[in-house]
Amino acid sequence: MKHPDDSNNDKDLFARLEADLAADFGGDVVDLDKARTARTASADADTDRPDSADAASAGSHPDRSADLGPDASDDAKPVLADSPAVSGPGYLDRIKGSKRIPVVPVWLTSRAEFTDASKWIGGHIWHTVWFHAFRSPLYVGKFALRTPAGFARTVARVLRWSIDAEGEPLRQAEARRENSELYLKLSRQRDRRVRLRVALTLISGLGSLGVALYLAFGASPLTQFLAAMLAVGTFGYLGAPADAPISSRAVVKTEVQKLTSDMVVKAMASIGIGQIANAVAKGQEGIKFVAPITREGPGWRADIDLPLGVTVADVADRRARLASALRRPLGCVWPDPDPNEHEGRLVLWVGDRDLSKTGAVKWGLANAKRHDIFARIPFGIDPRGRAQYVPLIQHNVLIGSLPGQGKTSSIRVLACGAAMDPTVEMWLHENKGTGDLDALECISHRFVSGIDDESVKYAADSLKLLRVEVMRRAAAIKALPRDLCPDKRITRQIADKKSLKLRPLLAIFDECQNLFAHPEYGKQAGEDAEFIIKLGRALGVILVLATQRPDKESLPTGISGNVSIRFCLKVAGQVENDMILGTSAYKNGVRATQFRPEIDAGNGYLAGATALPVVVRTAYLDDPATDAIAQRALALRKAEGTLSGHALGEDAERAAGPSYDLLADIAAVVPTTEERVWNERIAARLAELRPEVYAGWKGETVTSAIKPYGIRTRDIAGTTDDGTRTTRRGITRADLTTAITERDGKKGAA
Ligand SMILES: Nc1ncnc2c1ncn2[C@@H]1O[C@H](COP(=O)(O)OP(=O)(O)OP(=O)(O)O)[C@@H](O)[C@H]1O
Repeated sequence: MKHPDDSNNDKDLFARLEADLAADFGGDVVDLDKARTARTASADADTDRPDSADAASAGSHPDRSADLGPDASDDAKPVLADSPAVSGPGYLDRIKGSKRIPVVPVWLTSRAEFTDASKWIGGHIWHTVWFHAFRSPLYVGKFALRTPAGFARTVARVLRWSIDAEGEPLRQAEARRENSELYLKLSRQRDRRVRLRVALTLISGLGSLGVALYLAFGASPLTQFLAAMLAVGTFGYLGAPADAPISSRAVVKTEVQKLTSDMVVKAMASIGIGQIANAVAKGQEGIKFVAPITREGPGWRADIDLPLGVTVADVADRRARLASALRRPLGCVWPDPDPNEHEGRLVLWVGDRDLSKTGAVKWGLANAKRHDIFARIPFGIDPRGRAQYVPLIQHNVLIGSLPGQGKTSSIRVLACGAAMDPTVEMWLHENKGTGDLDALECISHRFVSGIDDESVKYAADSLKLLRVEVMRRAAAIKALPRDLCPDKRITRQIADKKSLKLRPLLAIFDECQNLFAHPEYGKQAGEDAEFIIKLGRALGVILVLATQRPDKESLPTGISGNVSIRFCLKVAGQVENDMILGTSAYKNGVRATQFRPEIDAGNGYLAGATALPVVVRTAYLDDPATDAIAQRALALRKAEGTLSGHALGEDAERAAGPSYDLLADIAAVVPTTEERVWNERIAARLAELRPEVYAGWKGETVTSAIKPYGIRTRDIAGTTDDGTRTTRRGITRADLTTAITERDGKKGAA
């Protein structure tokens, strides 16, 4: 049966077909009337068939049109995808989706890689020269000791040559064979040679003796010295035993075998993936190399298509077996996904050296005089030795791992990077109590180190203050003229205007599990942190959180779900992995569980800073290095007059927060007689009271600002300025009074 709308659908369909046919046949004119007649006839005929209705509707449904072949006008049945009539994406679509290989090799275009390689070569040459120069007295001694032997060998060789000793075995052989003719020929040749050679030897011997006597008794001391050196050098060299060269090796090269496709196929077949093993057993390859194995950085790169149904995660799961099969240390073997391709595309990178054996990575800013936080902070290197960076502006960072795997070290790197920009306000909280960030206390606006309740409360208070600060900034940014702040976010230009008080603010909470899991302050701290993470990014407030217990209690999901940059060092399992790196990270093969305890301290997956999650070995700053950087940062801040708060020894509570008391200000604008008041009215009155602080506040701003103090916002009936009765969000004066009393009581108790 035909649907009433079918006539319209038919028109659409024919319009589409008209376009398709025109495209397919180079714009040849088709008689549409004939086509319509044909289709009507066929549709009528189809009514007898049980599936005709479905077929017709499929043909008329706009979404199905893609399944129709060019001749679908005759019969609107779905066409199978493998029908020759369905050709798939056209040439243009395919080349649009293809990846272009860079014309100039990456190492030539990457200044960093080129500089790095040049540094290595320069360092290698310098080391070799210095190594041998240092040992030169030893080499002279060895030469001198070997000189007599060298002299004796030389004399023996000359004597053997002059008596034609090398022809003796041949003459003997001919004598034994009694070949007298040839023997006589050889003997005559020997006599001629010996006569000439003995004469030459005598002449040159006498000459040499004369030269030696002259050098010994007639030459200047310099000539004697040079001649002696030449003689010692030559005879010492000739006197060296074959197995004991004069010099030792300045560098021991780690010869690593070239990675061949054969090795990769064999290795992949032995890691317990059935499809590959079976294919290889049948003499096939099992995997497909989509590009030749190439040298990339200090290692080899193989781009591989895994068998159907096998994912990169399956290989990542078996990384240790793969390393064993390739006969390489675990830290050399890195199976990674290629997110620009399908789930079965594996990028296998096999390094020449184990990442954990790289030693302490030197920090890119170790000798810098200053840094701009709007540029990325050097963070470490990837297994291929390329520098990796973390952008802080517009971001928040979450770091997690088991204890002792390098969280604090990575935090130090970020803190020091930010410290090198004197405009950054540093709020540092280290709730482990080991003083890992103490070196930076001298430049901090707020600072705490401790695991006791008071220290945790200090950190919780910081989050409360930050929440208010975020709201202040939001209003301040909103009020800025559009030409100064077109994107409604902080820029270098805005941050540099001291009067705006919008400089970048870095707040670090190390061991934040002790804060978020705290029975008294944890819940509110979690809510505040979530609020800051969601809103603070564009406003120059950067939150960096590190935890050794990534679970729901210690790390609210609102936080883990909203951070933009994640760094995960060794963790125990999938749950912790995904808490830090984001949902499905483990499933996608991004697994920080693969790192080894202690050995891989400092190695982790960095996600969000680059298009793909990447393994990074962080730079390492020990205490003296951190101290030196902190002192440089202090000098910069002193010079620019940007030290504030704790660093100036100001009262922490006052220094930390805004210089106004929000609750007192609300109490001032809401008279005691006014039992209920709308938040929008409070906002307007606050703006009048202190325009420099509250300008731009709205009812919602007030709602968020009072929430940390436990004041409930409720629906309140009232009358608008134009006399209309309505209900809006507001508070009661009683709630305000209670909040003030509670707060002041706590302050008194402390
Ligand atoms: N990037 C690195 N390079 C080399 N070694 C490192 C690196 N990072 C950490 N380590 C080593 O790991 C040790 C522990 O590091 P760190 O104190 O940062 O770990 P943590 O995860 O903060 O520990 P905890 O959870 O106990 O606070 C360091 O003392 C150092 O020896």
